[in-house]
Amino acid sequence: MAVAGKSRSRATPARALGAHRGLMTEIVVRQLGKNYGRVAAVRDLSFDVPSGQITAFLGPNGAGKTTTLRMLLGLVRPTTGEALLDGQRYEQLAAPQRTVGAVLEATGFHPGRRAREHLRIAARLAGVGAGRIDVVLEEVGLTDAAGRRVGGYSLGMRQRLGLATSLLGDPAVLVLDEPANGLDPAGMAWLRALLRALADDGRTVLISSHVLSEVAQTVDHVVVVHEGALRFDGSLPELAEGDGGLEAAFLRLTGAR
Ligand SMILES: Nc1ncnc2c1ncn2[C@@H]1O[C@H](COP(=O)(O)OP(=O)(O)OP(=O)(O)O)[C@@H](O)[C@H]1O
Repeated sequence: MAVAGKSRSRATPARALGAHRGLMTEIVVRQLGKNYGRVAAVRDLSFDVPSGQITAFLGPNGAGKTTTLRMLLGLVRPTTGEALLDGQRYEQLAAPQRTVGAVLEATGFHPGRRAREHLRIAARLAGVGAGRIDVVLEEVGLTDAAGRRVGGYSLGMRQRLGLATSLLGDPAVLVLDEPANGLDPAGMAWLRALLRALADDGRTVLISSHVLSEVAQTVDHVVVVHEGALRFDGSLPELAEGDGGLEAAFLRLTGAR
């Protein structure tokens, strides 16, 4: 698989998260399919997500992205095929929290709970030491807001708290559904630097989006789906080849004019 040249922004190093443990945990999706009644949400989907890179999982609304991520995380049973982490299905993993951290939606927080309290509960449930809480708060820039109730958080702050929660187990794989949602330009730049540092540490980073321009500056590898099926799997420069550049290519692949 071709790999795009990386723009290495190291403004926000992930060193505080601890060096990766030398794991080369990749995501492998093979002939994955999911039917909801007559709706084929995902159809015969196969692709790999390599470690040490940031991969964008792109497609318009309803393309099947969330369904695919939910199958990868053991939340939905595939109709056909499989999605593997480190060669195993999610439910087979011996230490799921240390293997994969995920943010599927940043809205599920108890509004009356303070961020630190939320992380304390999440750490206990995940079997992670409380020492990680300050590390991840620092990493996502929420240290000063950790004592505030989450109900008063902006969407961008909730995204950061979701990310902090996903990092508690210092996972080798990160799966983020629309992580740029709610972030202002400074927040986007911060997220880009954080994801780059995590990938440079050898982690596997998969982010979904329905807006190519949101992730074009961030990613190395691109997987495009439309109507549940694979439309492109390659590097960002490969996607940009042809008339009109990136945005035109994305629109062509996803059936828009
Ligand atoms: N639980 C469900 N029951 C029935 N249909 C579903 C269910 N979940 C998803 N679908 C359908 O499957 C298709 C794919 O949905 P999915 O949420 O995976 O798309 P998506 O690419 O994540 O979209 P978005 O960008 O809008 O989040 C859609 O047609 C959706 O209506």
